[in-house]
Amino acid sequence: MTPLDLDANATEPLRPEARDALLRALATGGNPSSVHGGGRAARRILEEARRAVAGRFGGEVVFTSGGTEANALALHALSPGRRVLLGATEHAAVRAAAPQGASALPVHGDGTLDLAALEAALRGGPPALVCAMAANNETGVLHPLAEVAALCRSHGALLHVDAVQAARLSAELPGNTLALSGHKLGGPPGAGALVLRGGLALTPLIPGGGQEQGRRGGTEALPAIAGLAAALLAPYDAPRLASLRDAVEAALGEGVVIAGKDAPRLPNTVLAVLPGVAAETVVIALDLAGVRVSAGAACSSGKVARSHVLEAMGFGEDAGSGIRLSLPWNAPDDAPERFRRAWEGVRARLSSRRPALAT
Ligand SMILES: Cc1ncc(COP(=O)(O)O)c(C=O)c1O
Repeated sequence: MTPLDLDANATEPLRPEARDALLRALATGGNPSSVHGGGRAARRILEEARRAVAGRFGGEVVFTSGGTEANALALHALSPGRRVLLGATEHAAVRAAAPQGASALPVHGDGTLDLAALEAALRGGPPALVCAMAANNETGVLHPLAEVAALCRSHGALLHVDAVQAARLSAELPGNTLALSGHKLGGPPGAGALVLRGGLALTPLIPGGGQEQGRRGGTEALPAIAGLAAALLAPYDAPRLASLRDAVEAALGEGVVIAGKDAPRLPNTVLAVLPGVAAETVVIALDLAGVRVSAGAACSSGKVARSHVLEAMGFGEDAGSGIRLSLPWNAPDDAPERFRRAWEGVRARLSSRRPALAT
């Protein structure tokens, strides 16, 4: 039996619409910068993809190699001369790109940004750049972005939104800039985008041959970009995923804490904290039982990593005990039942070591 994929937040399976668009762009070939007919055909595909992304979010679109580069470009271009304030649960792509001296803003126990702390930080001082992710990749928790944006506006701050995990939600996403990633939408890896609103000037992170109106050097990865746009436009059945997600949560049973359960969340994501259990043990045991999930935090060299997201949410000792279950766009109807069967076996083995997990 094929393994059950519950790791969509790592990468979504390729959508057929994206595969078709990718193959069409590959077949067309050509470099969008060439002036001959082949180049013009490639440019048409590129500009069509740009219009698709701009049509969804407004503003101008700079294509990048992925979400990490889109976030790095935003920080590179917008942070000079500004204080950088970032949520404590931001992705490593944002944290690592932030300049030294950037301040981390606390989140509440449910993972949402502490607006009072944001307002206090914004008051006084030089103009700020605030980085707030739309949806957290570990918990799926959605920040109150409308309120964050209003506070930024009233204090003259710029807002950068890492929308990598939330770009398919219908809710309007505020922000002067938005970072997107193709493979998190069901497009191929290799393309992302930075959306710029309000005519912001942008110094390139990667200088080069003037591509992307001088904002990002390097020949555009046309097949991946065409796939990104097609994946963004493909239908996403959030209510169906939310009901599968609820059933997966119910299958987890007693003794498991769902991080951010009462906050608004992505429809497909559960971060299950198993107090006293190392997440990697569970990830490996579930893999052997045919279910693919992730530890909330990545591990390195076999060491149990602690999740900075769970730490910021106050999980303390249990910050290394989160497993993330994230349903892909094409999750089968029997995903909760298949998960339940695998989980029962894993849980039985764990509970011999940790009785609180016994049902
Ligand atoms: C919230 C968030 N931001 C940024 C990234 C980086 O995106 P990419 O893999 O396209 O570089 C990820 C990937 O895990 C993510 O989840």
